[in-house]
Formats: sequence, structure tokens, C-alpha cells
Amino acid sequence: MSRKKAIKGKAGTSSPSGGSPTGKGTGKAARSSPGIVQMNGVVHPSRPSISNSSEFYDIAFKVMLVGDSGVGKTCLLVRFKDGAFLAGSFISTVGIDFRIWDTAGQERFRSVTHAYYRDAHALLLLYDVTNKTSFDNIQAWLTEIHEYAQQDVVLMLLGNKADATHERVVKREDGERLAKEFGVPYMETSARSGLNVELAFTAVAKELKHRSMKDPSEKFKLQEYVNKEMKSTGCCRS
Ligand SMILES: Nc1nc2c(ncn2[C@@H]2O[C@H](COP(=O)(O)OP(=O)(O)OP(=O)(O)O)[C@@H](O)[C@H]2O)c(=O)[nH]1
Ligand SMILES: [Mg+2]
Repeated sequence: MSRKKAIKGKAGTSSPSGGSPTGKGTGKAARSSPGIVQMNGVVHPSRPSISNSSEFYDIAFKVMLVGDSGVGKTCLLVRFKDGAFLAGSFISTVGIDFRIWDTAGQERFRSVTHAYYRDAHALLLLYDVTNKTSFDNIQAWLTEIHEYAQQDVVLMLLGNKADATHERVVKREDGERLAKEFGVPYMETSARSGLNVELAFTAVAKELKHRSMKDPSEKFKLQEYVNKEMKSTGCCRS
């Protein structure tokens, strides 16, 4: 059996309580529509999308995007989906099926979000580089993650909206420092320009695949991979 023949990915986005885990919100994003978005990346485009079924897949992962309301979780996911349809290596092998549950982020959905944490294999934790509050709330998000997510969940911190240079209030160095402090891989992204979007998902997928191998000959180092890939494409350090 080839474990490589197919990888099924599920992704969801979440911002419980319509903002931060502290309930403070970001201030910047007045609207609170933290939908839970589920995406099934289905290999074999000739097959119809198969939701809630893993019979065709050797490996199935669930990935969640979390962070304050308005940091760009939905945009990042949509950007990735479009990239996946357009970009080289994915185009011939991956079809994407989206199901969107727009939960509006009300308090009463918090328990739903917590249930998702428990099942998540990977979490992309986003803040918005133009929104200091969303950055300050990262620690609270990490507390929530430690409380509800699996202990060995793959976690990556993303500073999104890196394209918005004029509005930027959180420096890349600040993100790096925070990530180091908590031992979490980190990079900046932009759903608008596409900066590092595919890399973020690919890095997480590679880490998950590595972990799922029965006999991992060497440990996959997510941050090193990300740094190498950013350098080799000559992109995106600021
Ligand atoms: N400049 C810039 N704007 C972005 C980027 N990503 C998202 N936005 C904008 O930020 C706003 C919020 O984006 P969403 O993706 O809806 O945010 P969200 O995190 O899903 O928010 P909730 O669903 O409320 O939790 C939108 O107006 C987007 O256009 C980005 O990379 N760059
Ligand atoms: Mg959203």
C-alpha cells in the first residue's frame, strides 16, 4: 500500500466568540463572522468530491485556522484554494471541495470550536500585522490551544496582511520573537498578494506526512523548511 498515493486534507477557520479568546476582539474588525470552513482536498480529480469519507485515502488530516476576527483566515483559505487550482504541482492531483458553515462567531458556538480543536491535527494561528490587538491576543489563543488541542498538534504562527506595508504596526521581528518564545514556527503571509500562502499549507502538510510515517528516518524541521523555501524562492522576508 502506498501511503503517498493520496492525502486528504480538511481545513477549517475559526475565531471563537467573534474575536479573540479573551473576548476582547480586535477592535479593527467590527464585523464578527467567524465561519467554520471545512475544505476537503481530494486527490484524483476525476472522482467526485467525497465528504466525510476516507475510504480512498491513506492519510487524512484536519487543519484549522484560528485567530481574531478579521485577521484574514477565510481569505487565506480561499487564496490557498485558488492557488491550489492554479499552481503547478497541485493542479493535476488535487480537487477542492469547500463546505462553509458560517457560525457567526457567537459565544454559543464556542463549544463547537473547542470540539474542532480536539480533532485538529494542525493549527494555523493568525494575527494581522496591521492590528496590534490581534498580535497581543496570540498568547491567549495559545493558552486556549494548549487547553483544547491535542498535545502534539502541529502549530504555526502566521502574521497575515504582510502586503499592507503602510498600515503595518507589528514588525516581523516582533512576530519572530514571540514565535521563538513559544517555540512555534512562524512566517508572514498575505492572502491578498499570495505571499507564502501555499508554503504555509505545504509546510504543515509535510510535517504531518512526516509524522505519519511509521519509520521516520529523520525529523522534519518545519521552521528550517520554511526558511529554506523562502530563501530559495528569493521571497518574502518583509
Ligand atoms: N491587505 C490585506 N487584507 C486582507 C488580507 N487578508 C484578509 N484581508 C482583509 O481582512 C478582512 C477580514 O478578512 P477575513 O478573511 O474575512 O477574516 P477572518 O479572519 O476570516 O474573520 P472572521 O471570519 O470574522 O473570523 C477582509 O476585509 C479582507 O479583505 C491580506 O492578506 N491583506
Ligand atoms: Mg472568516
